[in-house]
Amino acid sequence: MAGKQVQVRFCVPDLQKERANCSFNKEEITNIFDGGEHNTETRRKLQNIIFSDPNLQDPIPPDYMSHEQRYENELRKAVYVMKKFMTDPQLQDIGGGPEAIKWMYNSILRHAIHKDGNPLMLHFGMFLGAIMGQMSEEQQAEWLPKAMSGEIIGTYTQTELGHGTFLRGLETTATYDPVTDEFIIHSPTITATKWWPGGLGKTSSFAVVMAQLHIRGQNYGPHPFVVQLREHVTHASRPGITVGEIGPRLGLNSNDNGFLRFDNVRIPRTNMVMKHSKVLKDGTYVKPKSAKLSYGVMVLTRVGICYDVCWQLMRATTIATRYAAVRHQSELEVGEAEPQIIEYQTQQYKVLPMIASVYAIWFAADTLRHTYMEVQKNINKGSDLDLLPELHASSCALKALFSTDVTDGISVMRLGCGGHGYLASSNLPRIYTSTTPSQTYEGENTVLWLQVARFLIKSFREASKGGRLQPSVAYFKNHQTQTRRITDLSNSGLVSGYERSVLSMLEAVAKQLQQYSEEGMRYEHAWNACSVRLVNVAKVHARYIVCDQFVKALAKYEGSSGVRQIMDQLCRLYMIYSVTNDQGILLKSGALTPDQCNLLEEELGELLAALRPEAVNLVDAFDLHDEVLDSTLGAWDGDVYNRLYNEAMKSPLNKVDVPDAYYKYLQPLMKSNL
Ligand SMILES: CCCCCCCCCCCCCCCCCCCCCC(=O)SCCNC(=O)CCNC(=O)[C@H](O)C(C)(C)COP(=O)(O)OP(=O)(O)OC[C@H]1O[C@@H](n2cnc3c(N)ncnc32)[C@H](O)[C@@H]1OP(=O)(O)O
Ligand SMILES: Cc1cc2nc3c(=O)[nH]c(=O)nc-3n(C[C@H](O)[C@H](O)[C@H](O)COP(=O)(O)OP(=O)(O)OC[C@H]3O[C@@H](n4cnc5c(N)ncnc54)[C@H](O)[C@@H]3O)c2cc1C
Repeated sequence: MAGKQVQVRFCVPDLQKERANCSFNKEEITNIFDGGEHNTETRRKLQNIIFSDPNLQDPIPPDYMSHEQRYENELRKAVYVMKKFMTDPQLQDIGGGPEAIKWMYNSILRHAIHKDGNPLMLHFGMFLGAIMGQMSEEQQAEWLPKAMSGEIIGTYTQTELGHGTFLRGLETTATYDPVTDEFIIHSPTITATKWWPGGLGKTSSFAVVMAQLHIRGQNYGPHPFVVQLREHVTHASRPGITVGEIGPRLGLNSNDNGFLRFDNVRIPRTNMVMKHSKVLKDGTYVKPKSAKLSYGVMVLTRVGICYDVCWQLMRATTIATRYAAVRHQSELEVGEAEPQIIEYQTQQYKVLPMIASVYAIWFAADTLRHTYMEVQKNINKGSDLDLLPELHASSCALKALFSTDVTDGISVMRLGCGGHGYLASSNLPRIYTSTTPSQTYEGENTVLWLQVARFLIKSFREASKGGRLQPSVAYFKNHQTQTRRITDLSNSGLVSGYERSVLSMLEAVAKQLQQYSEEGMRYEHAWNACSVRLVNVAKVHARYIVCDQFVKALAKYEGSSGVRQIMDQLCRLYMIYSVTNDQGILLKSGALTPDQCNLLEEELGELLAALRPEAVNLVDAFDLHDEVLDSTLGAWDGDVYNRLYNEAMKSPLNKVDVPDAYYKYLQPLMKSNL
């Protein structure tokens, strides 16, 4: 036959049936999540290169490796990728070398190469982030080429044994010595020991170190400094530096998270990271436009985490949905063949809202990314920083919401796969353990919710005075004249229900704060006494943002009618799933009535049935390569049972019929009881 060759791929009959009738163009959805057709092409090209390279395969499944072997294996692959990408002529058309590496580590492919963390993750994420976002142009010219080429490897060291959340409480000091034009970096106490940074233990030769800046006895607060930790070539830790790894963790065990102590280590003054604040040779301190600009790397990483957890949810939903179409269990009707488990409404309720969540997260993350870029542009132009509070509050809200939703969602996907979901070979355990720390790192979630609440209360008071409001709280305007009850249950009606609930909750908590103050309680204590309520209102506001963004993204969508229709259904599902989960809140605020909640629950059941036939097509449209899924239950062909069996054969315990441990322990026991 002349013309284009169509590759026929094997898949089990259940999946063939699911894929036979698809009502929408899958490629169009793939392009949405890649950020356009061109990016889809680039990603596929990159994955063809990396997945066909035997050097990027693991010699044995990492679960059977020791702690040291895992670290060595991931470091080997990370360095191989750097070298390969620097020289491979196939990569020149995507910018070649460093650009291609950055591209890959800023995509879902990062999870395919590294199974349990990457010792260079902090180098590519926060170390480069600090250089590009926090250094002056001259400093960037010095440091960026070295970091990009791998001449130096760095990390971001902020957290200490004694303090992670409370940055103002950090104890590491950077004291300026005008005589030598140097800073002296010192860890005065055991609790000042830097603790946790990824890649710090054995990998990094440099670090951005957050330390309290002292000049002539005055403390100017935490600032970033670049410090060399290890010698060039020998990699031995430098004089005055004590550095090592902190030991096994719940997940990400190949990241060599480390500890670090300084004993009066001297660095040149110009190693202070000086885009925003500066120290001049005579010891003059030049203030930044906002004291919080030195927290910028954290804000960038919070935006990145929103995307990162979304990729993890794509992986987990793809695995659980395909498995649900292949797995048959129990009976719907007595005597009939066992149905695919996806026929059970409760199973649909596990997977379909999580597929819808992928879209919801994606659209909200995209808006957040644009806000980030806008603020960054303004900072670089030297214009005003009006949008900084908005960016801070939204990045805290979405990082906290998505890391929680996705961690919980992955857990539901595992439960949805029954016993097999508990197996390492399903990959669900590792997807879970590498996602759950996102609830803690880059700002512990409760702490971030309280930052959001602070912004909400401030904005609420501003609204009461008729003051200016930031975009995400523009709906606070006119709140005093609004009735609480919504009358229409359309998507925009439900968004409005969330708005009214936030306002009602804020009104109540603001009143309680006021009452405590009037009773003579200091504001900080009143705040603490209301903090459970404050966290709750912050969560509802975050859900409002995501619902609102989903509806707005669809209103702007200009693609085909098939994709439009399926996305409308997914959006509706997300809205009703969220509202019915939050119905206690919406009922209490008076936004909804019990009858309206019943109507929504009925519609939820109808939507699950309507979307059920497209479930597999929807996850296929994420276009995740089998290497990205790395799962016996989620592979494209659905050949679940053969894969499970073959993976079990790889257990080292199966190398021999009777293991040595039997002769050492069991045989003597069994013999003595014969
Ligand atoms: C476009 C790009 C996107 C790309 C997209 C492409 C996709 C790319 C995907 C690539 C993969 C992704 C990577 C995944 C892997 C990640 C690995 C990560 C490893 C983990 C690393 C770490 O884990 S690293 C350590 C993190 N450690 C924290 O996270 C400490 C939390 N702790 C605090 O962050 C502060 O301690 C805390 C609480 C604020 C109080 O700070 P504080 O006490 O100084 O401040 P106060 O509370 O007194 O607040 C005073 C006023 O400052 C305001 N404000 C406070 N912060 C502000 C701020 N940042 N910006 C503006 N304003 C701010 C506030 O709103 C108040 O404003 P106002 O007065 O007007 O109300
Ligand atoms: C896998 C992983 C990787 C990490 N990588 C890095 C890294 O590369 N670089 C780095 O610098 N750090 C890193 N960290 C550290 C991380 O950023 C901190 O653990 C995090 O910011 C939380 O701080 P903490 O551990 O001090 O927790 P704490 O602040 O001690 O939190 C403990 C409890 O106290 C509560 N709490 C604390 N303050 C308040 C408050 N004001 N109001 C109400 N409740 C409060 C919290 O909600 C929480 O329940 C990493 C951590 C992990 C787990």
